[in-house]
Amino acid sequence: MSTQLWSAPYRPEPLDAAVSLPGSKSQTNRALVLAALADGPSRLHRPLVSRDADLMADALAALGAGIVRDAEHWTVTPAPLGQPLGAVTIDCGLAGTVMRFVPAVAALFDATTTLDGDPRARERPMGGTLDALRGLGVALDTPQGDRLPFAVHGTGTVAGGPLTIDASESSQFVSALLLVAPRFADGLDLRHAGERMPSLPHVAMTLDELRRRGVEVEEPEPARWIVRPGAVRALDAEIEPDLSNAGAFLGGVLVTGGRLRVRHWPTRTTQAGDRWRSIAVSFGAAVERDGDDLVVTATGVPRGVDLDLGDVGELTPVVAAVAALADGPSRLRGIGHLRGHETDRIAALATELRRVGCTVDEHDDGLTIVPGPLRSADLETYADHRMAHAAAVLGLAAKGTRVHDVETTAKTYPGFADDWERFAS
Ligand SMILES: O=C(O)C1=C[C@@H](OP(=O)(O)O)[C@@H](O)[C@H](O)C1
Ligand SMILES: C=C(OP(=O)(O)O)C(=O)O
Repeated sequence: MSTQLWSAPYRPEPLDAAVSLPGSKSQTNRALVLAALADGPSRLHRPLVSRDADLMADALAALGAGIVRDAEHWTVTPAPLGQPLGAVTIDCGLAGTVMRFVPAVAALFDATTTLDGDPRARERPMGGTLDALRGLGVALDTPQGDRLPFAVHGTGTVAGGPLTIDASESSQFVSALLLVAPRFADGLDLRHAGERMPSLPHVAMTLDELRRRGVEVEEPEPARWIVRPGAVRALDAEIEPDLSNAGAFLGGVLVTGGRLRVRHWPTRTTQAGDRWRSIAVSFGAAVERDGDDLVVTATGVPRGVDLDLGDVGELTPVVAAVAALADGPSRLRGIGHLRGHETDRIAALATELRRVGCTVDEHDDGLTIVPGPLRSADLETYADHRMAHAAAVLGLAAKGTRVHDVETTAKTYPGFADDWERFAS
């Protein structure tokens, strides 16, 4: 980890900027998993090239998938499920998609797959995935309890059938099972029973990606999904720009004022980041489409907001940074599960926003943020790409802000700091 401090650009005048974003992490990593389980070779056009996508590609390659990368495309040849693999080792880094999706994939292989990750990855919740695999009859070694590291003893087949899990801590427990379920002998009839179900758009993305590849999926009632067994059709898939990462730039223009054009904003998408269109309006901005692009115009004085972000928790750090610069208090709700993200984002945001002068109350389900007289600070990022985005937004308004380990943004956006400097200049 770099200990260098990055001087975040300060921008007291309104912006007039245009940005093009790298590909969606959530779509790239779903497309990789489905391509590895498909009935023929698939191509991904403009995939995200980042740490999380590399980790997913490497994990699937370790299980026998062929992945050939050139600048614009990745070609994926499926992994032969029947072939005995022996011992396989997977590095999950800090990627939730890898640590939750790959154990479910590994269960389909005749292999002992050992998974581990970064120090913080060993603290992230894994119980939903591990309980599900136990419920499906898959043997596990879990020396640390329901945390990484652990081993999955796959036999090459999973029967599937009815299963109930608790996905309160992460929607990725549900997505993992749905993605692999077409390759279970009997498919899957999955129910979630628990206090809350976060990040439903991410589950909608999983269903959409399955259907695009010919898999039959039904949602007969809320929190129940039925996946029929069958082939996953190979697909040449265009990866959309990452709208959650676009949020950093949208947050930026909300606090500087002026105009931002985000190029190639999809007209129909399941990405959680699409919620930015309404979040920007809640903060007082005007949002319109111009052909392929989204154009946001803002005054530079965001309004305080009261938002339930339970469906779109990953947007919280930047939303909180904008709220820190608003004209009044904000309440962010429905995001208790963020304590299990790259860091405990509720605690991390409270600490960092207090450093810049806010009064912050932590709640079980979120935060109250009361802006105060703004001061610059050296901001911590906790190995969390989105805490670095939040710090960059604060830096636009607080001259002299410096950010620890801005390179942590490589999780989903290598080159973020350079693009941000161009954006803010
Ligand atoms: O499936 C996915 O691609 C994701 C699901 C969400 O996870 P949680 O439900 O754990 O918040 C989201 O926050 C994460 O960034 C990506
Ligand atoms: C929660 C996030 O990531 P992960 O996929 O590692 O869970 C995120 O990107 O905000």
